[in-house]
Amino acid sequence: MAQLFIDKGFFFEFGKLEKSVQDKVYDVFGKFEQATHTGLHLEKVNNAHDSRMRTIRIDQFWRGVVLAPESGDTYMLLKVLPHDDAYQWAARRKATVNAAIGVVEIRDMVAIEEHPAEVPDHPGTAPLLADVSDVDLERLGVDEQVRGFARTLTRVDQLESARGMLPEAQYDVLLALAAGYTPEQVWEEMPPPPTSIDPGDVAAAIARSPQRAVLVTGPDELMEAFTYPFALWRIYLHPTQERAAHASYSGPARVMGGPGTGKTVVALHRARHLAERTATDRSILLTTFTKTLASSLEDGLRILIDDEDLLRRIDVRHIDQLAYQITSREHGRLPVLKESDEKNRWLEIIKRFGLPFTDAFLAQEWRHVILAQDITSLLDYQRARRTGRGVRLGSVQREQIWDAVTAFADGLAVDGVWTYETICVEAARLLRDGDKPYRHIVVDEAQDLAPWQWRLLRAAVPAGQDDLFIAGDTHQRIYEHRVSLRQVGIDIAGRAERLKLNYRTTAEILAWSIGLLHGEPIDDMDEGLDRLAGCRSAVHGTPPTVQGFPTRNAELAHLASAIRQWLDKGVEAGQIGVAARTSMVADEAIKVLKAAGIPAVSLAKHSVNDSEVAVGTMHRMKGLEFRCMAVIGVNEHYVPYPSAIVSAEIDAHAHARDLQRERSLLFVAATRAREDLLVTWHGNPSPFLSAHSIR
Ligand SMILES: Nc1ncnc2c1ncn2[C@@H]1O[C@H](COP(=O)(O)OP(=O)(O)OP(=O)(O)O)[C@@H](O)[C@H]1O
Repeated sequence: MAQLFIDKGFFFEFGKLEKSVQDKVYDVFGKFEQATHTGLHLEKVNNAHDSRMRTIRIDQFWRGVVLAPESGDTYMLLKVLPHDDAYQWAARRKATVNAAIGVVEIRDMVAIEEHPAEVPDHPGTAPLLADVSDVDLERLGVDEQVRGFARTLTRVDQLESARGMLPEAQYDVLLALAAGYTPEQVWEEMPPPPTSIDPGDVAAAIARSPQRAVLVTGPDELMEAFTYPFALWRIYLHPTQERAAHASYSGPARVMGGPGTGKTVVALHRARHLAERTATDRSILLTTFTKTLASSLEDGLRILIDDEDLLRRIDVRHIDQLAYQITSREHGRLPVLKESDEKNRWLEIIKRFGLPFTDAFLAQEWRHVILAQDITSLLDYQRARRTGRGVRLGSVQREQIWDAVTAFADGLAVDGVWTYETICVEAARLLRDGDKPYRHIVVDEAQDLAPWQWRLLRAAVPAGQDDLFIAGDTHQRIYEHRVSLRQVGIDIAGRAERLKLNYRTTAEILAWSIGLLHGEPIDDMDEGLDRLAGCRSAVHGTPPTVQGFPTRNAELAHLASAIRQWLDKGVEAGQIGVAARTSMVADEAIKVLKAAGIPAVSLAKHSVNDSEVAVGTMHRMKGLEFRCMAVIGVNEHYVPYPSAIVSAEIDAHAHARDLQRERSLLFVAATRAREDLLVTWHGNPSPFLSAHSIR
């Protein structure tokens, strides 16, 4: 039976073809299997570098380029192009089998052969891969022709501009080596090699290249693959993503990595993988920390899985919703205390006991020390370490605080009101000794979950094989919680994968954004430190535009004209995002955009849609991505936002931590951009920028 594979690069191109051409492509390849019986009209290509290259008629104007290995009936669709271009493209290309990992690879023979030897900028400049031996290159699958080419390079940008002509797997190896990875590190990131590789057997190579070639077994599958031409992540996972999504872990495991490295993608694949191995409905929880993020996980899951049986096995809900559901089952409806009511309760307690503390201090001490460490007695509170809380407290003060907190909790109990924290604590208590509602839990955006939420998750699943799978990036922590997973009973014990390849953002935007973080060390939620070292993007574009204006009006006028230019370039309005530190600035931007005739929607009220520019606070940008992104109002008065920062005099430790969180917030907003990033301010720029690159 004929097997049709489709090259992953083609999916992107398919999405850009006109609908009428897409329909014809679907017609031709939907009937491909049938056509192989009646006689396929595959045309040979004159003067081809590879005699296996063929073209197939789509219509009078368009032709598909198909790789048709000499024996057997495995075919691979590589391109659809206008007639002459298709022949030209096919004639220049050659398919080979990667000697290290046995995958199929396509190279542009003419471009590699004609590529001039680079003249170094300065005489004596060291070759790019001077430290890497030919033996290592060969071991990593870099063949003689590509080695010869690589030896002519002196700069990484020369390599990057040759990306389209080199065999993909070999290009990835060269890029990683050029980025400073050792051959051993590169080897570790490569997929496991097959037991034997026949360099002449391209058909076998195609079949073992799931990263590159997707097998479509019939018209339905083809239609399904074409329905989401841009959602390549459904089909192709990087070997590290693949490993994380499909491994068996003897206990809690996690995947870490910088922005855009596909942690959410891995979480979704992991959920599907677990669903395929269990037959019980709602036995897998896929969760995160906000409702919006949970609903985008749900959307992602529906793109990934179309089997309703599998979908039913996965329960997608955000963590507070889960807590509410469990606690309300026991206690009925749970009235939740408003922020202002909570403040009044603390104020009343301060007055009643004549305490020398502010309401904010007590509320924070309750959350970040007492609830965070699950302290239930004065004795334990007296002994508690208050890391990160700065102000030292003696035993008398601790006793006063304990009385205040007890009075607060008693007050809630008497009045029958709850906070989100108490609902969660109660849910964990109910589950600890009761039945566990889930067999597996997958958590996304783990860096922002609070300790009491982790305890709930720990209590919601029996400890053991594949119990908890955690995806997150502490560099993107935008709320206050710092958690040691060990202290909440979750021991990762080395079961971790780190993703390094950014699929979202250009190398320029990524490098600029990483610079914002100032290289400050950050915890890894497991009592160690996390680093973004090695996080890279293979795609290049223009550097971010970073620009100041004398007044707010001038800044917003520039925003409107920049967005107009993006729209004129053909970017859809829904693919443009605008982030500000406060909702007030975001609302002003919406007014200005609307006045300029640009449709804009507030993310505080609605979700992202195709036809309006999405405007919201930096917090609301978490989990989203846009082709073009503007981050506005990045000036000294807003970023960092003064009321979010404890002063250094009051608490130096908390001050440093708050600053880091504000940096992370700007980092999150900037890394939502796929192609273009504009960062603006009026007056004086944010101190995060002055130390950074302002062009
Ligand atoms: N294997 C892949 N192939 C193609 N695209 C991918 C792949 N993995 C991820 N992507 C794309 O990269 C982008 C970022 O993925 P994702 O949102 O999963 O990253 P993330 O690490 O969770 O990001 P962040 O931490 O910034 O929210 C998405 O557009 C996703 O579709």
